[in-house]
Amino acid sequence: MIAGRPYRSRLLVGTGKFAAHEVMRDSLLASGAEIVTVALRRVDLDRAGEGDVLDFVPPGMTLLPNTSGAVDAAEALRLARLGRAATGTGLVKLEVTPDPRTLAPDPIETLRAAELMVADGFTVLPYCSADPVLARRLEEAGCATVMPLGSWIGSNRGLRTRDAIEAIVAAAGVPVIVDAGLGVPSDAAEAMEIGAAAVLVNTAIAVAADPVRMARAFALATVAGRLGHLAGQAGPGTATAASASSPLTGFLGALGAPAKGNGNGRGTG
Ligand SMILES: CC(=O)[C@@H](O)[C@H](O)COP(=O)(O)O
Repeated sequence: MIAGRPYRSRLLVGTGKFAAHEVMRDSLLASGAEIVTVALRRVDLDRAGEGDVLDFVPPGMTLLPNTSGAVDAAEALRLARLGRAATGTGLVKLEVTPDPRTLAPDPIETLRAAELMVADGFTVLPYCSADPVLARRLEEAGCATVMPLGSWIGSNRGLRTRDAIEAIVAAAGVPVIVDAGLGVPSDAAEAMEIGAAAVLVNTAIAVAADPVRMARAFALATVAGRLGHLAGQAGPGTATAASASSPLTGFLGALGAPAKGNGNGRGTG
């Protein structure tokens, strides 16, 4: 549920780095995603040319323009306004990433931009550091979600921020969407298992040898992780002892069959 609108899919996808627009379109379809993010810098805003990335976004998908490339709040707001004028959507994925090496979100400019955009009527989904205090401030500023990073954009390094994301999830009153760095489907499952409302994946799908199949894999992993979360996971046991999962196997020994295993008569696992 984002800004009062329900979605069935908990996987959001990006449109960068695909080898061809056709591969991107087929991958978006395979992902089952309903929300697709597009960098406003890549969009032909006056829609003059043919073969623009937007022409390959399947009909019916919700477009989430992003301010990728913005280095401060003013630039992000300018891009968002251009995007709204061109696409007609008030949704915006806010990204302010002044550091070209890490593409780390600037927390101060991100919060400033969020305040300006909310005041300007946007529905703001901010890409942000995995920082519980910042997440709270963004929520208080009126953002519709928070989107903490799993690891650096495009790094495929997985959920390096797991503990911080658990803290954000525990306190958040808006959906927490883990964005960036999820490299394999099990990363998406892990994010969902710890209570994320959704995940956003781009690079891992786009650069896979078979992007269409990878998109499907992420879709299934996202569902699996969500189900695991809802099912109520048992916590981990101790590192130094097993806990037999088939305690009745000792029963066979009592009937005369040779008892196998650890000799405690309570089964082998
Ligand atoms: C596409 C987008 O909005 C970015 O935040 C980012 O590209 C997503 O991260 P990955 O590319 O690492 O999946």
